[in-house]
This record gives sequence, structure tokens and C-alpha cells, in this order.
Amino acid sequence: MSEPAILVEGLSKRFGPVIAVDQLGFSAPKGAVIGLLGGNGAGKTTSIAMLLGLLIPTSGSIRILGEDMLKHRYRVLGRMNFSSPYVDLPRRLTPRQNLRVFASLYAVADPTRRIAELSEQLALGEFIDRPCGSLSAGQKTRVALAKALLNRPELLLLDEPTASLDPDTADWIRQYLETFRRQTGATILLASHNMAEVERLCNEVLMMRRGRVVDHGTPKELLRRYGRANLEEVFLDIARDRSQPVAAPSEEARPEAG
Ligand SMILES: Nc1ncnc2c1ncn2[C@@H]1O[C@H](COP(=O)(O)OP(=O)(O)OP(=O)(O)O)[C@@H](O)[C@H]1O
Repeated sequence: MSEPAILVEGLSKRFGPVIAVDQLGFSAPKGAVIGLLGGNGAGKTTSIAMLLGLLIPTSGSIRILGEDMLKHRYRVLGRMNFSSPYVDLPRRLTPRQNLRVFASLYAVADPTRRIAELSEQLALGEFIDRPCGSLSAGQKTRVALAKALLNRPELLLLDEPTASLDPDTADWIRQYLETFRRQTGATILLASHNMAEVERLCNEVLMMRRGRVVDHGTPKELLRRYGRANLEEVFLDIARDRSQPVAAPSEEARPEAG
């Protein structure tokens, strides 16, 4: 059997007294789409930053595409990429200029052609030569995704890929990601607060609370286990530390209106 795309064991990160990630462990087979869910402060962004080699773990190990990330990250960084709404591209450069810089960092062959390809696929044409600082949130997200796909990554890490997008653009991005995964066989790990998105895209979901994975499974398994109709309800059960679904309050128990 081939090595998993991601293998994380006993991964922890402390910031002084704060334990942001606490003994995290999971593996992602190649070609999987893994959802990382958890409330604010659960440790999703810190985990992604460690997977990217941007933060040094306090302890634990990370293997990506068969390489030890802590010892040999330069062997594997060129085969992965990421996008996050929290990381802005240089604002004075246009998307085309930004993409050129990143294409040279990733040593992309024939960057002009690759940028034209992505510009067409992600419909960047209308604003590709305007400064990034002047773009709307949705336009910036598409540019960030183009940057993340420049090097045809085998592993794509996405932090909130559809944050601040209107429903139509968000749906379009999800469809794009599905097609990208199907056509390339890439592995995707995405952190999201959008449960419908996770239900649609992911074959495995990791539920995080206080830096730990407190439950995991396919969306269907989680729905069955918690007896819920959608992942949003499962998420609330887990975030509020209810191992069993709780019945809605009866009419008498509800506070009086007005
Ligand atoms: N540089 C830092 N210094 C100190 N504490 C930090 C730092 N980065 C993160 N933390 C803390 O680590 C915990 C996990 O934060 P993290 O950003 O990973 O959560 P998250 O799941 O991505 O949250 P959100 O959904 O709000 O983005 C939080 O308590 C946060 O305050």
C-alpha cells in the first residue's frame, strides 16, 4: 500500500501556557478530501501552519507525501500548496504579477501558459491586471486559489476556502475543487466552518475541540452516530460536548416571548 499523503502522530503546539494543538493524530490517504472542523480556537489554523512547516511543533511527527516534514521539508514543499483568506497577497502587485513571482518560486515550467490556463479556469481575466489591494473578497479568493494551484500540488491545504464568498461564487469554487481533485488525484485538507461544504466535499471529517480530535469519520458515519440530520447539528453536539443528541426544549420550558 502506498504511503498516506499525510501522517500526523502525537502533534502538539504550545504557545506559553496555551496548548493550541494537543496530541493530534490522523492520516489522510492519497486522493482523500479531509475536513478539519472545530469551533473558534480549536486549533485548526495552528495545525495547518505546522503541516506547512510555518510553525515548529512542540512535539510529535508529520510525514507528508512520504517525507519527514520536520527534517526534510524542502523535499516536499514544492509538491504542496495552500490558500488562506488570512494571508493577503502583496497588495500593490496585480494578480498576474503575484502569480509570476510565485510561479518562479515554485519553478513552474512555462509560467505564462500556466497563468493563462488558471486565469481562464478561475475567471480572473477581468481583474488580472488590477492591483490586488483593490479587489473584492471573492476576487481575492479566486486569485489565492490560482496561486495555490500554480504548481499542480499533490497536497492542497485550504483554510476556509469559501469564507466571505457569496453563495453562488462559493458553490462555483466547491465545484471547481471537486473537479480539480477528480482530474489530478490530489489530496485536499480543508478547514471550514461551513458544514454543508464539508458534507459535500469531504470523505473524512476530523472534529477538533481544544486542540484534540474528539471524533472522526465519514460525514455519513457521523450523522448516524449522533442521530442527526446534518453535520451542523453534529458539530453543535461536539462543540458543546454533548455525546448524545439532546431533545429540543418543550413548549413549557421555553422562555416566554416578549
Ligand atoms: N501565536 C500565538 N500565540 C499565542 N496563542 C496562539 C497563537 N496562535 C494561536 N494561539 C492560540 O491557540 C489556540 C488555537 O488557535 P487556532 O488559530 O489554531 O484556532 P482555529 O481553530 O484556527 O480557530 P478559528 O476558527 O477561530 O480560526 C487559540 O486558543 C489561540 O488563541
